[in-house]
Amino acid sequence: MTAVAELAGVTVKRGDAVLLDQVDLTVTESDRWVVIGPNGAGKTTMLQILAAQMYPTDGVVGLLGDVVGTVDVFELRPRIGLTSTALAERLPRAERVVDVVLSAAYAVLGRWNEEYEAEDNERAMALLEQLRIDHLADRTFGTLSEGERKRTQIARALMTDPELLLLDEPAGGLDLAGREALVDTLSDLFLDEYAPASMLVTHHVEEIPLGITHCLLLADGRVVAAGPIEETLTDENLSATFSMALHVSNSDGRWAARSVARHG
Ligand SMILES: Nc1ncnc2c1ncn2[C@@H]1O[C@H](COP(=O)(O)OP(=O)(O)OP(=O)(O)O)[C@@H](O)[C@H]1O
Repeated sequence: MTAVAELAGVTVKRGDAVLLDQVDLTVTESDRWVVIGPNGAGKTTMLQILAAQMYPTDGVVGLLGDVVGTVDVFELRPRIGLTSTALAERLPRAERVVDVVLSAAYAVLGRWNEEYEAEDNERAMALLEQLRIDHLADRTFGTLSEGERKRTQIARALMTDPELLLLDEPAGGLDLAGREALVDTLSDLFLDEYAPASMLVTHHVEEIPLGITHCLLLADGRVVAAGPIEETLTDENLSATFSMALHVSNSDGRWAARSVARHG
């Protein structure tokens, strides 16, 4: 198995704050990771490192066969798909949905103001269909619901055919039906053997799609546990991560968690 990403002793400090503390991690081609941890645990920081958007204070970051710091990050970044609320806020609200997806290819190829290739258009439309929003192709991004925006962003992240897909809280802010619909779509993606190596960040085990193979639990910038999800997502590990006695369960591949204090 080829390592798509490798972190060794990765530490990120800002002033006195330690955002990530000696994180070790190997992501291989067929892995689909979920990263779970409380607010401020360092999840977004870790994604920024894996997206080559941030450099570690200490440690080594290997991405797609290169060591970050020894290669041109502008060549590396287009090979990594990233979605986050911060990035969504930078997308032009007046742009058509299909163009939001298409412009990912633009940015990579530097074809500003040129005609889109027909095949790019076809790919963008196929991705909108895969994300089940092809009926919204001509709407402007600003008119979309939160769930539709999340789907547009994921289609955009997939547009460049990335080797690593990073999704920061893709179900954040969605209502129950919206969350379930997105988890369903992401399950299709993660169960597809041709999908890229992926990492999804969430606060909630209920948001873990089918097809996720590995779990990393993060608290205070440190890895509490990491490995195959069935072995890692346990009562003991989840309780240690959130500093609360929790019971975790799995039914038909979907996860749930609750406090044991009141319910035993
Ligand atoms: N420039 C900075 N200086 C000091 N502390 C910072 C800086 N940037 C981030 N932090 C802190 O680092 C910690 C980790 O932040 P990060 O956004 O990675 O956490 P997170 O797990 O994604 O949190 P959330 O679930 O709330 O989104 C937080 O406590 C945050 O306040």
